[in-house]
Amino acid sequence: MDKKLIANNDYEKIKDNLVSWLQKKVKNSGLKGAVVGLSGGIDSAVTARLAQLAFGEDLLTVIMPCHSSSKDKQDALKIANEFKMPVVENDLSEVYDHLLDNLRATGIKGGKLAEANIKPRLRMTTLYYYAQSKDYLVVGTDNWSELKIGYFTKHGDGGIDLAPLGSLVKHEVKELARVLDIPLEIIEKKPSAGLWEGQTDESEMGFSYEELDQYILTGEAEPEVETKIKELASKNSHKVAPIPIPKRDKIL
Ligand SMILES: Nc1ncnc2c1ncn2[C@@H]1O[C@H](COP(=O)(O)OP(=O)(O)OC[C@H]2O[C@@H]([n+]3cccc(C(=O)O)c3)[C@H](O)[C@@H]2O)[C@@H](O)[C@H]1O
Ligand SMILES: Nc1ncnc2c1ncn2[C@@H]1O[C@H](COP(=O)(O)OP(=O)(O)OP(=O)(O)O)[C@@H](O)[C@H]1O
Ligand SMILES: [Mg+2]
Repeated sequence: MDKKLIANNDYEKIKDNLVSWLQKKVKNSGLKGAVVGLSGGIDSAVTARLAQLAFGEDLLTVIMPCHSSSKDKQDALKIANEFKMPVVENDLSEVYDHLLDNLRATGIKGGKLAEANIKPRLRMTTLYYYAQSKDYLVVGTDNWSELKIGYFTKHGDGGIDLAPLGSLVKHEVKELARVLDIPLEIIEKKPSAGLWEGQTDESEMGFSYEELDQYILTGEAEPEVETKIKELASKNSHKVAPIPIPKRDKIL
């Protein structure tokens, strides 16, 4: 990717603008803070740090392992400790197993994704418990790259109230992380949804964030990459569209 595309941005200004945007949105909602799921990855580290700058103590970060790697939990704790963020932990592994047993007992067996997508949906449920209890909004971590191709679980990590990173591509989130003093180890970690062992975003998507970001910002990509991106964007466009409702005059 042409690095000038992202290097020319003023990330201090972006940081200040996103902090103000969060404050305005939460104020307009009549609520007072933010709850953020902390995974040990860069997107949630950046989102939580922005929310901390916006709301101070009125932030809750939540670590929710669900058969996740212990390294992810260590990384999430590292972020919470480094910035002294309020943090709670809910291990969802047992709840997940119990729900899955119940679902399988009906005789309808889920495919790999049907089962894996339960994890982000349990996290969403957990975050809304805290949000409603504390008068906070659920602040999501989805960035423009993920939103463009629908690389998130509908009503899971996509089930949120605000998406402050939604106008930044992954490489811009990385640059923003630097001005927020996120540890380098987290910035350089391979992006992963952590839904199964060894999963990485880029291997599942079939192209790199570099290629995706370049296409989003310039419209340029190798033909086969462009085809894959367009297919995913089209297939998943329902995830960012309003819920279809039949027109009243067509059904009466
Ligand atoms: N045309 C249409 N109009 C309305 N709704 C439609 C639809 N087509 C499917 N649907 C619905 O959408 C469902 C499929 O969408 P969804 O449930 O999201 O499932 P799906 O897109 O298949 O899976 C989620 C993807 O996001 C990835 N992910 C998840 C979580 C986090 C991250 C990360 O980066 O951290 C990545 C995950 O690895 C996987 O590749 C269908 O079961 C159906 O209910
Ligand atoms: N174990 C977890 N505990 C708490 N929240 C989680 C956990 N796993 C995922 N999440 C939530 O789901 C979001 C989506 O995951 P995603 O992998 O896209 O972001 P990330 O882990 O922050 O960054 P990266 O994409 O680089 O891995 C996370 O940002 C976080 O809010
Ligand atoms: Mg991750």
